[in-house]
Amino acid sequence: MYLKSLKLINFRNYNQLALEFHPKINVFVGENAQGKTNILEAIYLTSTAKSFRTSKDRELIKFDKDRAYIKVEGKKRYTDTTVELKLEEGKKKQIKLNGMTLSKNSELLNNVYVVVFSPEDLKLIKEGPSERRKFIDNEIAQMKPSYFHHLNRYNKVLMQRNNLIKKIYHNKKLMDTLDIWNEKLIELGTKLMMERERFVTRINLLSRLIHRKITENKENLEVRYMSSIELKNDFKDTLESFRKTLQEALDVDLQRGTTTFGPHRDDLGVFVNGIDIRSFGSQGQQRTCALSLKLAEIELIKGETAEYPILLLDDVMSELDIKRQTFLIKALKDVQIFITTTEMNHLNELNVNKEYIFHVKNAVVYNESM
Ligand SMILES: Nc1ncnc2c1ncn2[C@@H]1O[C@H](COP(=O)(O)OP(=O)(O)OP(=O)(O)O)[C@@H](O)[C@H]1O
Repeated sequence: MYLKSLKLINFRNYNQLALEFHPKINVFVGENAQGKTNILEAIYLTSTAKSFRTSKDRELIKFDKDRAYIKVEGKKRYTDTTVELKLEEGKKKQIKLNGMTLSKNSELLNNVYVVVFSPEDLKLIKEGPSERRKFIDNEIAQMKPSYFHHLNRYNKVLMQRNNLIKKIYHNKKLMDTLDIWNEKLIELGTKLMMERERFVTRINLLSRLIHRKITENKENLEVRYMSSIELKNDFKDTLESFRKTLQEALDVDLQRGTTTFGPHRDDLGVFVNGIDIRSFGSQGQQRTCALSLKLAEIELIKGETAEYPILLLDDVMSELDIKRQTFLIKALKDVQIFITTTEMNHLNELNVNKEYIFHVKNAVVYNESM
């Protein structure tokens, strides 16, 4: 899919903005703190109803105003999509999809597909496991909104269980109520683990092919789902395996006052030619693996939805060497890309249509023909 246009009113540092986009490459160029990322953030909001920078809607509304508006018009293979968001101080977001008001924000998911790639993502491999879990969770949720719902419920149940085991330590009588929380945790947790396993198996196949191409067949990438629970072939057996692990870990959990096993402790193992790249990879290798994973994610969304997602490259091009930049753009020839950058020099090779190089200066956006 691709976006045809964007309209903003009182969003971040913009009073009013109306832009038409190229179906391929669009570049926002300008100095720091001018409003480039704000545009990507607005686009991202029309995909997930969330910002990738803040959970506070107030921050999205222009400082001196009390409401903001975002609208995008997108084109899919067979249909057009219009998404509108109204943000108002102290109120719930109001979202319209093709003119119809949505009752829940989650109904917006699965309409505008967006993948963001920023310098933070290049650190995906070397950061701690929580970053990699976030990567897995966000990708699955975008394709399968019910996953997001299960994840939220799991986290709530986990919190309740952790509170309870802290209390049990001082008051053994409360032990009787633990089973209720265990069962909820096991059921929701097993759903998450099975989805994650399915996702990682597929991302492994795709990223391996991409990685071989980027490294000219020198590196064999393997990503593996590293679960703290022994996974079995079906739901019932995995559920049983989780239950057994929880029972065996009960004493440790009580001592530590926390739940030591479960999907909240999972990780994504990343291996190159059999070596664990999280600990032993060079920075360059880790970045290339992150790039392969992101590109695999795009292919996966295409496979699941029959639409290519839109790619937001936030300040990432200057972080890649020319070989990887060229690979990225060639591999994404069917994807609409929005690039933010502080200077055009390193993008010269891309031959971007001048009309779609948008200069951003203090929330004013112009191109050479404007
Ligand atoms: N709610 C808001 N109201 C008004 N201005 C805001 C608001 N939120 C952020 N800004 C302003 O937006 C600007 C930052 O914009 P943005 O994050 O898009 O920068 P950028 O052009 O991407 O810069 P960089 O290259 O540093 O990433 C800052 O000047 C900031 O003060």
